[in-house]
Amino acid sequence: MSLPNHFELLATNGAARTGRLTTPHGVVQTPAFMPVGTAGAMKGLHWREVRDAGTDIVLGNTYHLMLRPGAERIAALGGLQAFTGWNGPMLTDSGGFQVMSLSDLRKVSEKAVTFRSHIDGAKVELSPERSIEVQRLLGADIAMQMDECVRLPATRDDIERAMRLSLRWAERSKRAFETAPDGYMLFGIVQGGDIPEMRHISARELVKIGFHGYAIGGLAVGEPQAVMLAMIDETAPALPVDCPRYLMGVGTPEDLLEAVARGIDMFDCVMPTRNGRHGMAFTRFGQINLRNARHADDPRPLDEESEWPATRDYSRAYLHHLVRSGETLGAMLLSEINVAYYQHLMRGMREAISQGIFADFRERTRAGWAKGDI
Ligand SMILES: CNc1nc2c(CCNC[C@]34C[C@H]5C[C@H](C[C@H](C5)C3)C4)c3nc(N)[nH]c(=O)c3cc2[nH]1
Repeated sequence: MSLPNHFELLATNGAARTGRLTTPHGVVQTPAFMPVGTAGAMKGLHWREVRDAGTDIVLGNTYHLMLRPGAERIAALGGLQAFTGWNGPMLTDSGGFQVMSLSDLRKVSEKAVTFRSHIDGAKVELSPERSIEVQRLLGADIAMQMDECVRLPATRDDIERAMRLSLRWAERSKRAFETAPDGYMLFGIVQGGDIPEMRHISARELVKIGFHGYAIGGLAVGEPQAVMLAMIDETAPALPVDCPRYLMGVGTPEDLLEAVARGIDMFDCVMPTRNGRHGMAFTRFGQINLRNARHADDPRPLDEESEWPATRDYSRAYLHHLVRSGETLGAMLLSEINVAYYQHLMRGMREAISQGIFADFRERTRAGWAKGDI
């Protein structure tokens, strides 16, 4: 059965949608990109810049924060918003994905995932109940069910096993979430790998359980983009039209454009900040690697028409120098430049959908990337 809805669809244009998601800490305009705070802070970015770049909602990091400084401690300090100083909406993942990708000493059982902390080696058990408790202690506006995501390629048996385990964990996550105050949301996560039938079963059973929103998980785990897009085509139509859809861990600007075109509303990805730390800039002309020697004497800014000061005011030569010299300012500037570009793209998509010209926006945006960096 469906849960009270905090999502308002404002306009649709083909399969693309724009809407507003109301959370206890504020409103999120969709399609939305959620930058990632790692151990509770945005690497190289102040929250002011994150907000000024057009960010409505950020991701907290359940796995890291529950290990250090601990969920109970953050709750005692007033929750994630008070602890970090980001006073807007926050979404936290359930932690399961990271356990699978970060700690090698882990075991998955019906009850929970157990692993060794990468900080002090202590044995940690993360069950659906504990994951929900941790996310509630952190005070996230949107929590995610505990699930098991398999990397691709994977066997049909493994994909089906993990999908059905995730459905049982979805039930348990929802029961554990029942006591959350009104307005706080829990999203289910569709699994099913690259098998359409498994995707349909997962989506259908999750909707029967009933969540505030639905994530499409199990993608951006090594499959080609075409497979990812095909799985969105299989899954999105099976989800309630009036609930938010969140594609986890995605992606490049092109991924975002193509996924919004297929009905996705929310995204998270480490690329803007992580690639920024490695000298990559995302722009209207595509990606520019500022480590490349060709920028050493280039006095031009990345994009003189950008509304973001750092993209307009710093020369490529200076950014190249900072990156080559390993200056922290280089990582900071490129992280904010990239988050600002992602939010510029999301705002452009929201406006295009509202005006009914998303197809035209998509063509013009792709042409800009194809032109490349002149
Ligand atoms: C990249 N591809 C990808 N990601 C995925 C994630 C993590 C989303 N980001 C959260 C996260 C992960 C890390 C890095 C930051 C902060 C914090 C730790 C939370 C984002 C996923 N998370 C869950 N629970 N389930 C998935 O199927 C899944 C699939 C993904 N495919």
